[in-house]
Amino acid sequence: MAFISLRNVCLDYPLYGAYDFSLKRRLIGHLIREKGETRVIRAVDDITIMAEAGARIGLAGPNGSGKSTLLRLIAGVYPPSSGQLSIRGKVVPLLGLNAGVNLDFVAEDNIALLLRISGRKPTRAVIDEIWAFTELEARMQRLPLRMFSSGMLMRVLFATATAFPADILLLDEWLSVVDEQFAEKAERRLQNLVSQAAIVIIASHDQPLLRRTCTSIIHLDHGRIASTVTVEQPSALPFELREISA
Ligand SMILES: Nc1ncnc2c1ncn2[C@@H]1O[C@H](COP(=O)(O)OP(=O)(O)OP(=O)(O)O)[C@@H](O)[C@H]1O
Repeated sequence: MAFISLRNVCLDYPLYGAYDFSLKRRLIGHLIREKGETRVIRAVDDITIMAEAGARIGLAGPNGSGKSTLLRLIAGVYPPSSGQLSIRGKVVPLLGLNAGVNLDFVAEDNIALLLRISGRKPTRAVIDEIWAFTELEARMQRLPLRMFSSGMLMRVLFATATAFPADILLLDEWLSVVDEQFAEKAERRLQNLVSQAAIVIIASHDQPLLRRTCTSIIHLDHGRIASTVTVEQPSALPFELREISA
């Protein structure tokens, strides 16, 4: 059974390049320890969240409040700086789609690579199914991704990321997917994935979208939970994931 447990989790980003690293400064720095010097940004601050199968959690909050970082923690992109994090279930993160991609590799090698990263076997049949979803010309499979337009690239990455069902689905904003015809198709595929997933977490600035799709909405502020709102009656309508961009 899928579950997510975060107990007092914090994540600090190191602040590279934000200081004066000159030789003089370093030598003096050894002699004079400056008090209160911060070398990190605490992006997630003492977060405790428990979620079981059936949970549909919305993450809301202003720019920089820690929504994306929290999703990346749950996806395992970053380890927590402190606190305990425990996840059970296959996580499919639809965050920045091009993580793990090498633009110099041909399209089908990238698909195989992404499948391996997510623990799937890249069989010919699986790659062909993914390629068919993109509706791109067959010859393009053997071209480096560097030669693809941004819309074409998005098709390949989206088709690959959504090829398998998830126990835990993480969505960071709705992906602005190219032309209308593909956007509709992508939305149907995503709705299918959402309805099959045991736990879904969506970070968004679109409050109506969160109220339509979530059982609870967590409001973040400066990396902390400012409030948690239980949504009374999640809509009986199918998920409508089209989102107004921030
Ligand atoms: N790679 C990074 N290195 C250093 N600091 C970062 C990094 N990524 C994010 N931050 C900082 O962490 C904090 C939280 O950022 P995060 O992207 O998680 O916020 P967000 O709520 O998703 O914002 P938005 O709504 O704008 O997408 C911000 O202060 C941001 O400047």
